[in-house]
Amino acid sequence: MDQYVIKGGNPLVGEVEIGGAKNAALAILAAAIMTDDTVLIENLPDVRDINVLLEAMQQIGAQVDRTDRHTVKINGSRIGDYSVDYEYIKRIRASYYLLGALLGKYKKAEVPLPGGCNIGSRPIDQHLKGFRALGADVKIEYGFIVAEAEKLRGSHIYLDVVSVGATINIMMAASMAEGNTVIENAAKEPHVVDVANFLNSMGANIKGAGTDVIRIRGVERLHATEYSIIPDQIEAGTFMFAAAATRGDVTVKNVIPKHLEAATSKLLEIGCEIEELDDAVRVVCSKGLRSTNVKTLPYPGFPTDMQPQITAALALAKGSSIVTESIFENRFKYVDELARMGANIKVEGNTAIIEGVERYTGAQVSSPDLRAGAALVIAGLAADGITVVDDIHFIERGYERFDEKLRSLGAEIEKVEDERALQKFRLRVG
Ligand SMILES: CC(=O)N[C@H]1[C@@H](OP(=O)(O)OP(=O)(O)OC[C@H]2O[C@@H](n3ccc(=O)[nH]c3=O)[C@H](O)[C@@H]2O)O[C@H](CO)[C@@H](O)[C@@H]1O
Ligand SMILES: C=C(OP(=O)(O)O)C(=O)O
Repeated sequence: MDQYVIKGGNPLVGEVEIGGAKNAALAILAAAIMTDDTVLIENLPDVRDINVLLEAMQQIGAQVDRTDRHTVKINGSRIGDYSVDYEYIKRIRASYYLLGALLGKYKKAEVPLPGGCNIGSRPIDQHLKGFRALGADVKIEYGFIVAEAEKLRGSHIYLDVVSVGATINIMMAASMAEGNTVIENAAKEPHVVDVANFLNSMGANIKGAGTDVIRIRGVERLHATEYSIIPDQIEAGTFMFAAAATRGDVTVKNVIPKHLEAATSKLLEIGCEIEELDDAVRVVCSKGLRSTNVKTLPYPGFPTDMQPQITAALALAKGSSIVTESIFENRFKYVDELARMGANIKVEGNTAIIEGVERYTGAQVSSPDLRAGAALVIAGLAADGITVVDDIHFIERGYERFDEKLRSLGAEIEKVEDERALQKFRLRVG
């Protein structure tokens, strides 16, 4: 099993290029099969979740032509199967987007209940409520969600919780329904806007994405497009909090600074300096960090997908910080691993109470999920001594060439495959 081995203590310094947003890309890839024309998608991140979704799309008959690591051409004209294999679905959450896409185009979809990170109970009742409101008959049978309709008809849908997945899924299906749909209490995340822009570039008629009311006028068909995915705000935030934890000076390039405001506000509060450029943000954290409080919320609030990474930095801040996780109930599993590195964090329900410590010390730790794994890497980069992070397949779900990008910022980190490689690293770094 691959591991990351890290010799901590080097401040991260330099520039790092941020890739396309995984969570936008997953939905956009699924939506690409909604036309029979060929769609070209650029700035695709080369990460495991994307590759699994592309395989699932090929399994149902989509033609996928990866022209390079970050560009793909998709043609959905030969899709002959509306039932997606459990083999793919259990490995990723976003497989549920194939439901909205297939239902919109073919009025029929069978997709197993999705997997993804084990960060809470993750119901999909709001997705199904939306599909039913559009006129689909939706059943759960033998572990599959089966959705069918003679016709989809526009409807007025109020989401009981702000859900990124439900907003996007309903938006996709409604794009090819008859008549008008209104989604109220919609999610406003940048990737919701990106998916709406993508669908509109294929001829959909979606207005209001980025606000909490989205209006969709259904169209009969969608057509070819060429589209470039927005930068990944979570990957960018991860490098920014890594800069803070290591007292570094990092410029994240190819970002949309507006999407990073929750992160930059917190970095300013804890004593870092921020310089915002047109498509880059520089984070300088030369002094000791100060404590602060954080509560995760839907966009524009602080993202739950950045909660573990800021916690890893706050564990090194002077004083007490409180981090409240209000989206997923099981997203503090990494705290025990941070404790093994010397962090002083107590979890009570959905709150982590952090007493800052002077330093982490290296240890062997295990990633419980994607962002938690990234947080453990951040702690390892800041720690005295050597840290070994196990179960990095979770990290590889969402970070492209993570070790390589960190090395370009001066980190001593390597991906190792076996005990021999680990020993070699230890001997080399001393
Ligand atoms: C592939 C992808 O894009 N994943 C992201 C997406 O997940 P995902 O789309 O699964 O998350 P949601 O925004 O749907 O979940 C938000 C909250 O709503 C609840 N809920 C959601 C749907 C539903 O039908 N019923 C319900 O109760 C969830 O349990 C959670 O408490 O948004 C999350 C919140 O920003 C991110 O952490 C994930 O990285
Ligand atoms: C939780 C995440 O992904 P998923 O919803 O696919 O599990 C994430 O991207 O942090």
